[in-house]
Amino acid sequence: MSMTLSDVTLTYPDGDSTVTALDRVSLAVGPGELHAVVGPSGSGKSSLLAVAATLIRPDAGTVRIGDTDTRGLSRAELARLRRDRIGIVFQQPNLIGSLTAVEQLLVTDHMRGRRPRAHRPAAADLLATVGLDGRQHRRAAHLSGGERQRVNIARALTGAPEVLLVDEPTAALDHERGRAIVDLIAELTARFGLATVLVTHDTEFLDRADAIWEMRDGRSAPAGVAA
Ligand SMILES: Nc1ncnc2c1ncn2[C@@H]1O[C@H](COP(=O)(O)OP(=O)(O)OP(=O)(O)O)[C@@H](O)[C@H]1O
Repeated sequence: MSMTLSDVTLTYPDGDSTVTALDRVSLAVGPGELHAVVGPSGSGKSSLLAVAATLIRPDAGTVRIGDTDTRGLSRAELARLRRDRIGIVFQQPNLIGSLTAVEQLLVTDHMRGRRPRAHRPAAADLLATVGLDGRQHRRAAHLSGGERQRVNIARALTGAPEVLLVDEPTAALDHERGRAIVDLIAELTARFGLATVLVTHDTEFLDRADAIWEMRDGRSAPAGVAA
């Protein structure tokens, strides 16, 4: 499945005027593709992710998840779409230290009111897929930063989403662990046919991206395709 942003504009109120965070941004991410979004602080990267995640409605333009145009959807329909079709990896894993890796995933499923579905990988298998085989029953407090980020990624995949949105996953990691996390995201994108958008400051990992977009003052421009 795919994700498409077409001519998306987003403004925030700012005193008596407004700030244009996204200025006619267009982005089309196909299944199995990893698109990286780079750009200086304040250029609109987080806003782009929030709009793609359907957490914020844009002032203009369309956000499509697969064939679904999200413009006409109610808040309840958007919440369902997010739960069932979009995985979000926030910068900070925000795990509960006293719960094991498997329990983190089960709690997420429970809180989202998901019923077991046959096609959904079991929590333990998903954790093995992200490289945590043998660590599934370790408490989050006893996992390293890189391992916690892997749990974070597995948690985003529990609903078998079509779209994966990732915000600065390497920010708190050293070079080697950061590289391993970006490699993992690229592998998962290909393996599950995800349409993935990765916001990153770390331009050194961009070789894993199928396309690179540079944000500047709310505008997006193709910055090339990685070799
Ligand atoms: N809630 C808000 N209210 C008002 N202005 C906002 C709000 N959120 C973001 N902005 C403004 O919108 C613009 C884009 O911000 P955004 O957070 O999307 O950029 P960013 O590229 O993600 O920055 P960073 O790399 O620092 O996280 C900036 O000018 C910012 O000040």
